[in-house]
This record gives sequence, C-alpha cells and structure tokens, in this order.
Amino acid sequence: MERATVIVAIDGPSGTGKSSTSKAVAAQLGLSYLDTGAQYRAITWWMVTNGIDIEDPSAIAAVAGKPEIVSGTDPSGPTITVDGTDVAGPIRTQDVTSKVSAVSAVPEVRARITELQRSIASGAENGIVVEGRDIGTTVLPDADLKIFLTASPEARAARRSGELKGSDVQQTREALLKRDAADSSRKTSPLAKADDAVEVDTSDLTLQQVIECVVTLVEEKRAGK
Ligand SMILES: Nc1ncnc2c1ncn2[C@@H]1O[C@H](COP(=O)(O)OP(=O)(O)O)[C@@H](O)[C@H]1O
Ligand SMILES: Nc1ccn([C@H]2C[C@H](O)[C@@H](COP(=O)(O)OP(=O)(O)O)O2)c(=O)n1
Repeated sequence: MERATVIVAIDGPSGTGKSSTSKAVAAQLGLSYLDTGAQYRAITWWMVTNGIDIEDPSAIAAVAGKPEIVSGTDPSGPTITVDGTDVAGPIRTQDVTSKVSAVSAVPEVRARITELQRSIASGAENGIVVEGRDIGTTVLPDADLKIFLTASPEARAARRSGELKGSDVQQTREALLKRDAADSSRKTSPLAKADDAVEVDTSDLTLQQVIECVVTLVEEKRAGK
C-alpha cells in the first residue's frame, strides 16, 4: 500500500525530549527531521559573531535577512550551516543559549525562519518531524499529528545537567525556567500547546517509551488516512 506523506509537529519546553524523540521517530519511520531550535540558535550565533546588540530589537530586525541558514534534515546526521560554515558546535554554547530567547522574540527573525521552515517541510518527500516551540500553533497548523511534550522542571534540569559536564542542577533549573518564561510570554508566536495537540508528560517515562508512544500515534494517524 502506498503511504501518504505525514507531517508531525513536536513542541514543548527545553529538556522535555523533543530532539531525541523527534530524531528517533523520524529515523524509525523514514521521515526527514528538522530542529527549529537549531535555526534560532544559528541566527543568534550570527548576531553575536557580527557584534549586533542583542538588547536592541530594531538592530536585530534590520539584519535578520542577512545570514543564510541551511539545515540538513537526515535524522541520522542533521546538520546546520550559516553562510556555508558548520555551526553545530558553536550554537550550543552557554553564550548563545542565554541570548537565543531575545533574538527569537524579534518578529522579523521569526518571519524569516518560519518561511524557511515551511519551505523545508513542503519539500520533504516522505514527510517530516519538525520540533520546536510554535510548530503546531503557527508554522504548520495543518500538521497531521501534533505532540506537546512536558516534564517537571526537576526532570528537565537533571537531564540537561547530565549533558553539560560539571554543571549545577539548581542553576540549570533556574536558567531553564527563565528561558521558558521568556519564550512563553513573547508577543509573536510564543511557546504554546495547540488546541489539537496530544500532551505527553515525559517526567516518568523512559526515552524509549516516549518514542514508542509517538510512533504509535503516527501509525494510527496513517491508518486512519
Ligand atoms: N524520557 C526521557 N527520560 C530520560 N532522559 C531523557 C528523556 N528524553 C530525553 N532525555 C534526555 O534528556 C536530554 C534532553 O533531551 P532533548 O531531546 O535534547 O530535549 P529537548 O529537545 O526537548 O530540549 C538528552 O540528554 C536526552 O537524552
Ligand atoms: N520553534 C522555535 C524553536 C526554538 N525557539 C527558540 C526559543 C528556545 O529557547 C531557543 C532554543 O531552542 P532549542 O530547541 O534549541 O532549545 P533546547 O535545546 O531545547 O534548550 O530557540 C523558538 O523561538 N521557536
């Protein structure tokens, strides 16, 4: 039986398991994968590298169209470049992490990146899993399946500090909550659960359980198509 293209939107705050779940689900089902947080991190990295004042939204807006951001969507090896430079490492520094919410709140930045995301999604032949903060609400409101991942701040902080060697769990927790508050309260396309999204609390689930849950939901959607 020929399979229809499927578009899956996975949203939620930091450390809920979006990236690891999305990559595994995409790999298992033969779909493309897009990490939209990496795109916002990439444009933030470009702003920092080019000395743009992060406190000044109009300065950010004026140059938002300049960097060329390219995302590779193979779930077994996703890539991200800015003007041809591989920035997969530099976009994960604490400096970029602390500035990304301010840059991604600027409407001109969101318009630019949203357009890029829609064009990548519409070009994905077998379908795609797109993860972020506003995919189900704004970027792909017609997605076939929308998932909203949550987890307690304690679980999320423990996961994140497990990744960053030597980091303090309490400090990580505070930084996460600060970023959630900024991302949820911005005017343009805030972090939010779409009305028709399925909410999955991952606090007490293993990554494998979350992956199985999402794969089952995709298969059910496909069967019902
Ligand atoms: N259900 C889970 N249980 C335990 N650890 C998890 C779970 N889901 C993800 N992780 C781990 O938590 C960390 C953050 O996950 P990630 O997928 O990057 O989250 P997000 O993309 O939402 O920020 C990773 O180290 C990942 O392996
Ligand atoms: N669709 C999206 C994705 C990310 N962002 C912004 C807000 C987030 O704090 C940053 C970084 O996202 P990312 O998914 O990389 O964050 P974590 O790695 O989960 O901590 O980008 C956004 O505004 N909209």
